[in-house]
Amino acid sequence: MRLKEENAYKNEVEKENGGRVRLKEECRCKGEVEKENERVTSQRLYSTMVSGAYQQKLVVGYALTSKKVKSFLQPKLEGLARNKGILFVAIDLHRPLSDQGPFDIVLHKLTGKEWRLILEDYGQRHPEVTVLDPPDAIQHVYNRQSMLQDVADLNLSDCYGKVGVPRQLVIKNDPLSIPDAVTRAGLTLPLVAKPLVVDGSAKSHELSLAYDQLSLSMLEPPLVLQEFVNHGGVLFKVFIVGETIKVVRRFSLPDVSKRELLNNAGVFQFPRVSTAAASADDADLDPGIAELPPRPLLEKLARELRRRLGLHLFNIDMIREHGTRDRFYVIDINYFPGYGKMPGYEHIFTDFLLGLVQSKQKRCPANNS
Ligand SMILES: Nc1ncnc2c1ncn2[C@@H]1O[C@H](COP(=O)(O)OP(=O)(O)OP(=O)(O)O)[C@@H](O)[C@H]1O
Ligand SMILES: O=P(O)(O)O[C@H]1[C@H](OP(=O)(O)O)[C@@H](OP(=O)(O)O)[C@@H](O)[C@@H](O)[C@@H]1OP(=O)(O)O
Ligand SMILES: [Mg+2]
Ligand SMILES: [Mg+2]
Repeated sequence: MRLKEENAYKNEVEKENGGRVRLKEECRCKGEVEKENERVTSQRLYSTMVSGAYQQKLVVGYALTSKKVKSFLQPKLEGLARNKGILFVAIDLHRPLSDQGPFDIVLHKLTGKEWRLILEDYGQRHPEVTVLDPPDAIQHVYNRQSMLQDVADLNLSDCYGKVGVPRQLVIKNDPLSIPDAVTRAGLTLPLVAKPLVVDGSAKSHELSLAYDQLSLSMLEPPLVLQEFVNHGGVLFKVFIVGETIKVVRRFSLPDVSKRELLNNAGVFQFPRVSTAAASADDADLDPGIAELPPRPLLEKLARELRRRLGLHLFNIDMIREHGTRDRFYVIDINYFPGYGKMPGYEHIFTDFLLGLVQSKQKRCPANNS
């Protein structure tokens, strides 16, 4: 923000805050109806002041970890947003959500039951605010079993390619039961072992590759055991922001040959791939491996998943089975992924936010005051 604008903004916020304190004090001695009127007037005043000065179109309250703020709220996003009349405001977790704002949109990625309950309650009290995304829909993709269920149900097999999920097995407790369970399920080695629940912790991203069945009893349930699919070491990260899809290539785990499988035993933890992996977009790769999945296939997949999952902000990690042209597997779905690494994300994201509010206004013109 330029200095002049910054000062003007500070003055307005101070005026507004002063007004609110006075309002609060006055409210103590007035009737309930009057109190409510004061509150609405104060909210209108806030919107008018901010919108008058900056042609503000919408206020986005955000509740994100500091890591996410750093990777997502980059100056290029905040700058462009400001020019388009979008203001990002940090939500204060120590104060009631309803006392903050008013917000048009609440953008969030925090874990924990307490936060979920706060958001659910807020969503019910403030149906006029768009909460991105609904807590129960997010919860569904925080479990590695349920996250892939919708892809399996979709059964996409005739749309310029086939999309499935690797065969997998959930182990809830007893590690000693794993070798037998794997035999009964008929899973083929090697297997990728993934913690069942993704909770934003580093531990929930500690994955291992198991070469033999017996060593599987060394693993720590609850987990998902997933067949490893050779894919030539390249992964497609399909970013979804509302109706927009953007695909990037990332380096991934290399193929495991039959010989390697025969000559190895044990369970090997591998480093977190998504944060370590470099972009493979500019690498000189075998086109059979690096060719992007067909656009109509991605469009159908994204459209269906958006609807079934009830999410606007997510990504799909997809691999192509090595040696095939059109056999794809979805191996991971992430809520609100690292958009900061998506080329042009600042344009995509700001357009998305504006579009959301416009479509809401079209649906409910009464709220346009
Ligand atoms: N079934 C599989 N077959 C082959 N490679 C796999 C499979 N599952 C995972 N991988 C490899 O392991 C990496 C990490 O797996 P996954 O994406 O499931 O973990 P994650 O911790 O959820 O990652 P993220 O940081 O993207 O959330 C993948 O990017 C891919 O390289
Ligand atoms: O750290 P980044 O911003 O890049 O985002 C990563 C994000 O971490 P954050 O949301 O805590 O920041 C991860 O979320 P959790 O599974 O741990 O919830 C997961 O979505 C990764 O796939 C993202 O990396 P990407 O694969 O998109 O590059
Ligand atoms: Mg992943
Ligand atoms: Mg993931």
